[in-house]
Amino acid sequence: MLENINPTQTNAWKALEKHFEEAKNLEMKNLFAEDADRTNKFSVKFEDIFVDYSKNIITEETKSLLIDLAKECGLPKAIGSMFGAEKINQTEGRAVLHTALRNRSNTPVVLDGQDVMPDVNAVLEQMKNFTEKLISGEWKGYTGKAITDIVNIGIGGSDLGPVMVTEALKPYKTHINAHFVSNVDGTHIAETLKKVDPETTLFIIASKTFTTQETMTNANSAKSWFLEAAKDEANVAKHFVALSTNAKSVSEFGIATENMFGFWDWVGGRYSLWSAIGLPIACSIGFDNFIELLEGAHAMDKHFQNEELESNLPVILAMLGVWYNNFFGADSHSILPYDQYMHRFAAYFQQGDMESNGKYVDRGGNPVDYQTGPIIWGEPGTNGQHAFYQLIHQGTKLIPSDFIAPAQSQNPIGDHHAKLMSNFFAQTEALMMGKTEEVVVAELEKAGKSADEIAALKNFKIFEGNRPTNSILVKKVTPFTLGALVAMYEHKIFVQGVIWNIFSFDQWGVELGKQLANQILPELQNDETVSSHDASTNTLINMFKEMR
Ligand SMILES: O=P(O)(O)OC[C@H]1O[C@@H](O)[C@H](O)[C@@H](O)[C@@H]1O
Repeated sequence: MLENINPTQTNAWKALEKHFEEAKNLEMKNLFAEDADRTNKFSVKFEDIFVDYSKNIITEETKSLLIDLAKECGLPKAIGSMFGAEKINQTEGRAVLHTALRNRSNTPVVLDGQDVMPDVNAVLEQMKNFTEKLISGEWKGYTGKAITDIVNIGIGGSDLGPVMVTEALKPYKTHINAHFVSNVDGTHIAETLKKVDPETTLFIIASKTFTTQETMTNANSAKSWFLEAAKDEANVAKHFVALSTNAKSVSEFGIATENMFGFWDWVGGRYSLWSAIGLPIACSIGFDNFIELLEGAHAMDKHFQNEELESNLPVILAMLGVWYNNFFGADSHSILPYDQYMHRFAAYFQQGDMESNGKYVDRGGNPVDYQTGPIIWGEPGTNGQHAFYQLIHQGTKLIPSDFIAPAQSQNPIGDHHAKLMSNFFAQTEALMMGKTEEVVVAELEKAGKSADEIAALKNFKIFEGNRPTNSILVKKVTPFTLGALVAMYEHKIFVQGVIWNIFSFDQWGVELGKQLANQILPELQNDETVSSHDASTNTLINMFKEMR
């Protein structure tokens, strides 16, 4: 079990507070000037991933105190507890075993006296058979035609992972086209159905609980649309499969048990792309590539489990995050992939991180008196540069950022990649080095500006610099590397949850809105004036009724 340790009461935290009083004035460029070996000291190479974290406001002392904090907060034991199948998702009484889904060494993972690996392997085998039949065209639709399109209907963890990965690995795409419907807004399903043909489309209904309002609504609409063409209910079996832990509701929906791909309550929704929820990924990039994705994640799992904390990637990234979040007061963290295919990566980790660590109650059940999970955001470079980087460079907020880029492009056209990468390198350099008054004035003089003009302009053109970044350079975004990257961020989130003394694997905070929506829905189904809510909500509902 995870211990209940208030991080702010540890010796390491107190030492960090003291250390921060000096460290907050450190200038990274001076640290580089003083130590030629800095990048060597503050970087890790793992497989085809190179993480340079030297552009952070840290010294060796900072790092060592952060590692002390991790130890004092019981991190090594917590890692053992997660991999050891202890029920560390305490508020739901569940183990946290997404690592078993990609346990390619197939060593037993024993939960409640039973090895879960035979079940994991059986579902993988089922996924393999299905994927191969679908891709080869052996699986036929109700008119005897092969399937060309899949539509995944799911939301949150049953959508974001598969979307992110199928986009990131598009260069590995088979001929199967993958579509994703998540939003209950009828537009999402309507626009998707315009693109597909009922004879050649397979719907994947993805829902861990099989009760989620959005997914069930979209699934029923898809079924009605399909039956308008296919008529006979018996045809549903050829065009609908389910990914779920809830066999009963799946069969009530009309999907045959043999077309259900199961997983277990020890797989959290936002950690489920490695499970049956990954079926659309396997259909989209082929089963062998899906296995490569699992292999990459497994390699990172082993690194996380076995590597010393000092050179352990998820631990380092997590502790740097704690440093900025809790000592510098940074309230957000941006993820900036310089890879167009990774355009949903930040969105994916918005759920991964914010649903895991957006909590104010500690493991003892009491409100925390320190900051927990940051706001996660980001867009691909270079688009972000022309949009929000202004604030990262010259805003009043400190925004630690992860820059991610592949050395090899999947589309080496002309000098596109060199240009992209020149921006990747330039941005982190600019964020650290800034631009001094001296340089600004010299540039303005060179441009022929008068002394008055220079005085009026110069402050706007100065960059303070000293803005921290991590650079994550990968050889190429392959299934293996992407798997490792995703697992790296997953474990980073876990480490931070351990430090912040919160439960990272539940999500009670999403329930209240769902409950209220369920109360409001019937009120929208008649024309009566509503008065049961607060004045604002009543007015809005009544206005809606008038306007519709
Ligand atoms: O897969 P399900 O059961 O339909 O749930 C989808 C999502 O539902 C949301 O309510 C949860 O916050 C997410 O964690 C979850 O991924």
